[in-house]
This record gives sequence, structure tokens and C-alpha cells, in this order.
Amino acid sequence: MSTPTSVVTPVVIAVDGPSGSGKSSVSKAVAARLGLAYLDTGAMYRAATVWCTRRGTDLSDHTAVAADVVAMPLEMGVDPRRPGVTLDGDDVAEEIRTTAVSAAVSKVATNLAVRAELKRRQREAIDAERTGGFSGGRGILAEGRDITTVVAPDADVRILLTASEEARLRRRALDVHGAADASAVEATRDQVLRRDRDDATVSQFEVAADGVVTVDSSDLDLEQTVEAVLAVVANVTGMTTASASSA
Ligand SMILES: Nc1ncnc2c1ncn2[C@@H]1O[C@H](COP(=O)(O)OP(=O)(O)OP(=O)(O)O)[C@@H](O)[C@H]1O
Ligand SMILES: Nc1ccn([C@H]2C[C@H](O)[C@@H](COP(=O)(O)O)O2)c(=O)n1
Repeated sequence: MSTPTSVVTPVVIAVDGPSGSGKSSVSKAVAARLGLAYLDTGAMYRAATVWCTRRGTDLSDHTAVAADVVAMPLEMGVDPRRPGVTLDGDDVAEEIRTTAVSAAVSKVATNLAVRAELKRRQREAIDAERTGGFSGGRGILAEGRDITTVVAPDADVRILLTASEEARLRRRALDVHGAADASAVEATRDQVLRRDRDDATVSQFEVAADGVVTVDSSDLDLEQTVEAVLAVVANVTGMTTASASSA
């Protein structure tokens, strides 16, 4: 009699949402608890911005930027507890979060040739986790602006994570300025609202597409939002943190 082998069915979870909705924090926690890989696609656009800037490329020169990005030696770490970002072996995890990069990234993210190249790499990373990779074939959670609609419209679970404008500005102000008073909130408007306006010209992340479940985190804290996303995943796939830890 042959020994039964446990077969892991890979799960792909796609999460989109506007700036400050909590995508990165919530997605990392969900992926870690479910034993999945984690892909921060926004970090890829940010790394592309750093790469082109380092090369002295004018970010409004679409052709030159696209050529730089096609040749970009980017490595994305997909461990949700330590998601690294390196360019030609150089750790840029901190540099990609600077205000200068946040202010410039939409110029690169609205370049359609750049989007095509990064979409190709994102699909490759997702496919690698279906059969092996960091997760050993358990699967991946990818988050960004166009994951539910363009990069992985066939994902098993598709979630739009939203929050009111007020909540998003408050969260970002706390992150960047350590305070959420009126002047701190005002100082984050460009980073949150102007960026969303620009990014929304090429991706649809403000309204859920057909089949995408909306999770509104405006009145939830971080842990409650993680629980809400885990509940959607359990509802759609049956996958729970208990089943993840016993697999
Ligand atoms: N439900 C929540 N309640 C309170 N704070 C939250 C909640 N979700 C996230 N945060 C906090 O808000 C901040 C912004 O979250 P995060 O960076 O994950 O958002 P994001 O959607 O990935 O933003 P961006 O797209 O601009 O990178 C973080 O400090 C995070 O801890
Ligand atoms: N799939 C994606 C992911 C991100 N972007 C853009 C939007 C942002 O301006 C920028 C950085 O993303 P963040 O780190 O703030 O989530 O990249 C996109 O267009 N598509």
C-alpha cells in the first residue's frame, strides 16, 4: 500500500487599495500567518524610481525610463517577515521609502512600458510560488494597485482594502511626522491624495471590480483589519491560520 502524501494546493491572494489603506502592513501580517510568500509590487515601482534616478535618467523621458527598467537588476525578497529589496545587490529597502521617492514614483508608475515590464516580473514571482519558491508551493499574497484587475485577475481571493480619506491621511501623517495634527495631515496630502489621483489614471483601485471583495478599514485597528482579511480568505478558500500551521 502506498503512503499517502499531502498535496498542497497553492493559493494566490490579490490585495489592492489606495495609499495609506494599510495594504502593506495588513498583507505582510496575513501572509506570515498563512505561511505564504508576500510580494510588495509598490516596492518594485519605488525601486525602479531609485534605479532610474541613480542613472541620471529624466523620469519624464518615457523611452529612456522604460529601457532602464527592462535592464533593472532588481531582486524582491518575498519573506513577509523580512521582505528585502535589492538593486544590483545593494539593499534599497530604506531608500525606496524616502519622501523624495514617494513624491516621484508616480512618474515611473504611469509609464505604460514600465507597467508592462513589472507586470511580467510580478506574474513570474506569483507563478514561482505556485510550484515552489519561498512558500514551497503554498502560494503568495501580492499587493498593489492593479493586482486584482491586471496582474492576477484569476487569483483565488481578490480584495480591495479601503479606508476613508481622513483615516488614510491620519495614518500617513503618523508614519511620516509622528503626529496627526492639522499641519502634519496637510503635509502628507501630496504623498497620499495627489499620488492616488496620478496613479488612478493607469489603474483602477478606487472601486472594486466584479468579484473583488471590499474590506473597509476606516473604523478598524490594524489587528481587526488583519482578522477581517483572514475571514475573507477563510470564507473563499477554507484556508485558516490553524490549517496553515498544521500543513
Ligand atoms: N486598520 C488600521 N488602523 C490603524 N492604522 C493602520 C491600519 N492599517 C494600517 N495602519 C497603519 O497605517 C500606516 C499605513 O499603512 P501601510 O503602509 O500598510 O499602507 P499602504 O496602503 O501600504 O500605503 P502605501 O500604498 O502608501 O504604501 C501604517 O503605519 C500602518 O501601521
Ligand atoms: N501594482 C502597483 C503598485 C504600486 N503602484 C504605484 C502606486 C504608487 O504611487 C507607487 C508606490 O506604491 P506604494 O508603495 O505606495 O504602495 O507605485 C502601481 O501603480 N501599481
